[in-house]
Amino acid sequence: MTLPKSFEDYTLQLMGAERFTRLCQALDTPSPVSIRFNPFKTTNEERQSMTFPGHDGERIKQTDKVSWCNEGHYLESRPVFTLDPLLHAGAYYVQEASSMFIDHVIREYVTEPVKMLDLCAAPGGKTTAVRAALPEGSLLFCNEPVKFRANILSENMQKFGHPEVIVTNNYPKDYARSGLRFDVILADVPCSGEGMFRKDEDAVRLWSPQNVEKCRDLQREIIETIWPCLNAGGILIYSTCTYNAKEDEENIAWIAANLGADVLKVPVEDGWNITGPLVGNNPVCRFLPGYTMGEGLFMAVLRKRGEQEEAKENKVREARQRKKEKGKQDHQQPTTAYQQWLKEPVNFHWVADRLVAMPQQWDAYYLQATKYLHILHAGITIGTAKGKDLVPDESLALSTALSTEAFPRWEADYHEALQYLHREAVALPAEMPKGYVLVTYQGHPLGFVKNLGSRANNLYPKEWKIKIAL
Ligand SMILES: C[S@@+](CC[C@H](N)C(=O)[O-])C[C@H]1O[C@@H](n2cnc3c(N)ncnc32)[C@H](O)[C@@H]1O
Repeated sequence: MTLPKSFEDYTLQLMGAERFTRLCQALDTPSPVSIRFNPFKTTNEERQSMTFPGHDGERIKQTDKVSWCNEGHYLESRPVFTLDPLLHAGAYYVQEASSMFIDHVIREYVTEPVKMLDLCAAPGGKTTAVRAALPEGSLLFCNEPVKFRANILSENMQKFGHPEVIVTNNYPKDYARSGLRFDVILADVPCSGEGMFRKDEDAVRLWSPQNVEKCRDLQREIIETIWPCLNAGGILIYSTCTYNAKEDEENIAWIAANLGADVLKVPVEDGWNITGPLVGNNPVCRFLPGYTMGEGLFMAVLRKRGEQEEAKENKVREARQRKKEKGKQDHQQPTTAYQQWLKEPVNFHWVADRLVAMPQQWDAYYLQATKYLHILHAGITIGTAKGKDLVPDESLALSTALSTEAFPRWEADYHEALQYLHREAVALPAEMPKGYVLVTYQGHPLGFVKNLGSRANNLYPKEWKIKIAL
């Protein structure tokens, strides 16, 4: 691979000849392909036996497990993922292996339920991994400021299906104004992308020393802006997919010194071949191709210093706010059968003509967020009002909170499932009851159709339609 000359000079100096040579050799080999199973939607047996559609009808098999993430697996080659209904059902997520390290970090440092923010979250690779690793009873906000990327994040989080998630389309300054406070913040900041050189030709083309400096400045601005949203004693997880120390070690040292934080060591196994700091002594983690099987990644964990009193005051303030919001809610409870569509008790809210269900314990946070943030998805979208009817939403079909008895089900075969995801008409058996029917593939919900008897209207979202011709 031809690399920019000034990148080579700087990186050789930073890493030393041995590491740099190994990195360059690895960049001339293909990227490993890996996926991470959704533990809320798959059983052990499914995970062990799952294969993936290849070209010409062959099936692609799993090879090794990703050492630092229980649900992560490498594949023998790249499948045609779009042609796998199980991907669209949220049974797994396609993610390069190094990024799955977030699973290990969360399990190591988050052992109690928390409120967490993933600030730079699209398309949702780390967010879905975080949601799988967080203790149950945690609430996860995930955010992306770029609109079209935020929509992809929202789609991926709905497919993942966990109800204790709020997806927003905001800048860090909007969060700073919101008064919302978090125990854990992940900042997977926009960066110069050197770690993606092998996967993304644009990353090489757009690279320049000036861009590295611009990224460094933006990263500091992002962290400084979001810092007040982190409780004292809370954890900031900082990551990039770049190698240079300006965006990595130097920024960690800057955050620790200027904002007041301690850098925490993440225990790792020797066999994982993770590289430590290349500058200074802070205990940071680097994934270098040639050493670890995946792309380039940098990750560090910091604990915010400061009086725990501040955290206590925040808790009291939040409890007060919750009480205030609760008083306002009672009139919003619906009286209808829609409640039976879900397994657990929730609070319902109309957002224009859409009915949103929020797990009860998070209702106050949701209401506070609605005042300051642009919410794209929260909890479970139950459906859209159409006259007296409520048309069930795709988010409900994909949610792990959906009650299994709520709708009649139609199990599609492989070809029918692809036709459904392509938004084509599907033919239901004559004995299928009229009304809304849940379409499943290998038992996994894909979405709804409305069965009119003579035909069935396909309710799969237009924007999510698979684009490959069948
Ligand atoms: C490295 S990517 C995130 C990848 C994601 N965490 C994942 O694992 O799938 C960084 C994201 O930050 C977003 N971003 C850009 N400017 C930002 C800003 N000022 N504040 C927060 N996020 C920003 C980018 O649009 C991009 O989606």
